[in-house]
Amino acid sequence: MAVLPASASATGPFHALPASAVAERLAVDPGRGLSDSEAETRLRRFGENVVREPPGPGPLRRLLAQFHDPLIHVLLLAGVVTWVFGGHVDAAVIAGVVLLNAVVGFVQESRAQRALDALSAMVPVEATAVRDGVPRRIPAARLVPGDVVELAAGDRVPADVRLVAVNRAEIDESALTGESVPVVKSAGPVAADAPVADRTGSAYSGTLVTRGRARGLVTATGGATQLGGIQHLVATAGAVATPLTRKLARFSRQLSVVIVAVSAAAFVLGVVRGTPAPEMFTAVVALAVGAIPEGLPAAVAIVLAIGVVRMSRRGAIVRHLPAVETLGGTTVICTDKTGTLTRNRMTVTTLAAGGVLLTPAEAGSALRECLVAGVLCNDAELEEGDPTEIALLGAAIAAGLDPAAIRAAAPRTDTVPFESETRTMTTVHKGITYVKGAVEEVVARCTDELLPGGGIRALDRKALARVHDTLTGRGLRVLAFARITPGTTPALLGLQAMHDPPRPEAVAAVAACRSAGIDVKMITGDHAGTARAVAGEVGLASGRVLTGAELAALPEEEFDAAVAGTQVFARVSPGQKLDLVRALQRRGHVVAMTGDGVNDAPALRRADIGVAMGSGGTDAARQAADMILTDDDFASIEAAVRVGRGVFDNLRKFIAWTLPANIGEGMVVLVAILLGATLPIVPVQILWINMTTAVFLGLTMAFEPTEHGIMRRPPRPPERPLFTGSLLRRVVLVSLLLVVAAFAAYRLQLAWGASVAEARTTAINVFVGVQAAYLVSCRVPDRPVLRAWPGHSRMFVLGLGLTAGLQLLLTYVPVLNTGFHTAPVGVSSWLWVLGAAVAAFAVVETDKLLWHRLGTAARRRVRASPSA
Ligand SMILES: Nc1ncnc2c1ncn2[C@@H]1O[C@H](COP(=O)(O)OP(=O)(O)OP(=O)(O)O)[C@@H](O)[C@H]1O
Repeated sequence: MAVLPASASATGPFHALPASAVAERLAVDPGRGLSDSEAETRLRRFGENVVREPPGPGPLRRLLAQFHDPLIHVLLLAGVVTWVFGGHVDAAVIAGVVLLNAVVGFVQESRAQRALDALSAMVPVEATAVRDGVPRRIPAARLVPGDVVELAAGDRVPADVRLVAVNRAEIDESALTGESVPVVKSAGPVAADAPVADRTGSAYSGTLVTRGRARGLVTATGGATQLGGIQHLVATAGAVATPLTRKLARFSRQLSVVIVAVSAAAFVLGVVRGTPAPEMFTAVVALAVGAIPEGLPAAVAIVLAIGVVRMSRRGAIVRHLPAVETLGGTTVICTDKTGTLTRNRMTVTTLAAGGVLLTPAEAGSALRECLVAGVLCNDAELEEGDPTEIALLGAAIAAGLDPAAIRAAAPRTDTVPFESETRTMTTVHKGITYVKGAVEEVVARCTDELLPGGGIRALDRKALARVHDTLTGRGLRVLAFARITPGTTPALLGLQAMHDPPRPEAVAAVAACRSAGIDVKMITGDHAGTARAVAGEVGLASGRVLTGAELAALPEEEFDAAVAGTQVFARVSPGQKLDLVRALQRRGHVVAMTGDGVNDAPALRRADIGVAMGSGGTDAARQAADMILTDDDFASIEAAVRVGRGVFDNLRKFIAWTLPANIGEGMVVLVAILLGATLPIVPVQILWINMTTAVFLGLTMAFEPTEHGIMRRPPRPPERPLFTGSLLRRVVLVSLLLVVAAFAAYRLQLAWGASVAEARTTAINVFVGVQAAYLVSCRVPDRPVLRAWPGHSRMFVLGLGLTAGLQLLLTYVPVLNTGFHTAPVGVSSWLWVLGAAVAAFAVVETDKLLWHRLGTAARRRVRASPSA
């Protein structure tokens, strides 16, 4: 036996050697594959078939990155200036607050990142390897040089492979060569100096099989492969830019510019009026820091990351972060039938031939050849393979036949694999060709039909159509079988009809989607009759069924309306799925589309949310999708939409809270400067308020539970802006409330004999109290919160508790008194805080109530006069 080369290098001449020589060099029998023990030995020697990603920046680097922000720089500069002019305590406080902010930001970001990273482990990457003569699904990471792998349409090539047997295989190598036209493969050697794109006898890690099948020998794994190994199927990690985050980042930047300009103007004004420059400098820095919503982009990223984690718990793995926010706005879900609405566990219940229906047991002798064709024209093993084909093996066994003996007696000499376009599969055994597939396709090729118990007659197409209608009307999936023997006319061997029970949870999920105003459409490759019956079982409106042929015949101007008005589509080809997505998008829909096959990739990419199957689908579909369902279940899509809506709600809540709070903070300083009055709250205090409330109050909005009835309201219109008129109104209202409350508390306390430190302490507590009261209101931004109380949230209670605790510390702990110029206060001061908070809450709630009433009245008027 040849000695395995020390390093399995892909750049070696494997592509230039004949397959047999490659097998010899890799010391493997291409028919049997490696033994388990040999594979173990090689695994130890060559390592796992994965590429370790270069480690990201370490904790220290990530902590330092928190300081890499223009605002923090300004703040640090202010600290230095304060220090230089003798304000040592103030400078230390500024430094402390900046540090606290960085640590909290660091911890939150690390948690979110860890959660996202963990997702990639949830979608297993597998490959089919032949070990000890048996094809087996194993983790792709365990492949070793010399392994024999089987590739089929839809698979991602798991390592670099020299092909030894090829059956019409084509591979999309665009990931490697940039060339998007699939390459037709063969098993022959090519010139040693052939570029990668011309090595037709090899397949490379990370490329996608688009057609046919092939068997190959692994020549390089992990880091030694051309592409550098297996890319993760889940690409979420690190990518946190979404349309929304970008919009928000831009908004924050614009707002910052305005605030810096206002601060500069205030600075000049203050200095002209005679305030010392260093004092003024710290004051305007406080203004800027208070007013700029610097936490916004980070908070949004955290809200989205929490959404991703919540979705993963419900069986939906998000590959691209923007999907989280898009999902919430979904208006149409186009779903497969098999596996998504049904269990994809099929059992043949009925066989038919010559107008007679039989059970598999009865068919054992009467329709033997139909059952035999089902075993031979079949790639499944008993436990593994396509559920349709496993069901056919099950039928043969139920009829008393032995699939292994049948296969041994008639070895296969040629195969045309199943494809959704042709809807048939063909195999050749001892000169006899068996075809199985969709009834229309198979019957079109037949002239005769076999009768139960023997005998043959000219095909009675009408009788056959009646039987077919009966079977599909019961929701059964029907396959036809034909035999083509040289010298005789092609004969129909019979039909096998299988039952695939609907998923009970899908029925509830379809109902939930419909009450949420989301249109659910079933798009299937199966027959119209079967599709209609199954649609009825899961609660879809199944009145009209459009078939692929009918779609193709529709005049262009009627296409979009017909698609929008139909719930069930049957005998649809993957190419037509793309047309359906486009038509729905032209009508303004946000479309989620499921797919599992290699040809579904374009439709998945085009859809607003492409959804692939984690257990049943192909790697190609997963690669193109935005979201992967770990359990293939329709109910998981519904759950993901529910979470998506919740995420969007929480973003709105966070923004509705943070903007008015921030701008109010800035306004207090600005108003004092403009009035030439003493500040009711000094800069270090503003810093305290801003940092503690942003972290302990604002961030709790990210953890809000989804509101009751979230799936009973219509989808958010795609064009709805984030910054609505009502948000602007709220900004003005709450900012004014904060300014009035802070000034009133400060001035009245002074008037009643309090010291400046005591008056300021009261003002700070009032300020935080009003922000906390406003946070309660923000739990339901548009409706009176007490009427639509969203229920318990641990984070919310914790946030309020921590904030209250911190304010007590600030008020009563001597070190903090010194650092932040505060002083202990009496009960009357706290009554002020309570009164201000209740008053602010009442004002905001009254405002919401009035606008809610106005809105309801306007909607009623529109409903009363629909022409308006
Ligand atoms: N392995 C197979 N061999 C031969 N014909 C098949 C096979 N699987 C399915 N068919 C035929 O092709 C038709 C279309 O199958 P396809 O897999 O494209 O869609 P489907 O699984 O029925 O529906 P969905 O798109 O909802 O998953 C089936 O109705 C059946 O008649």
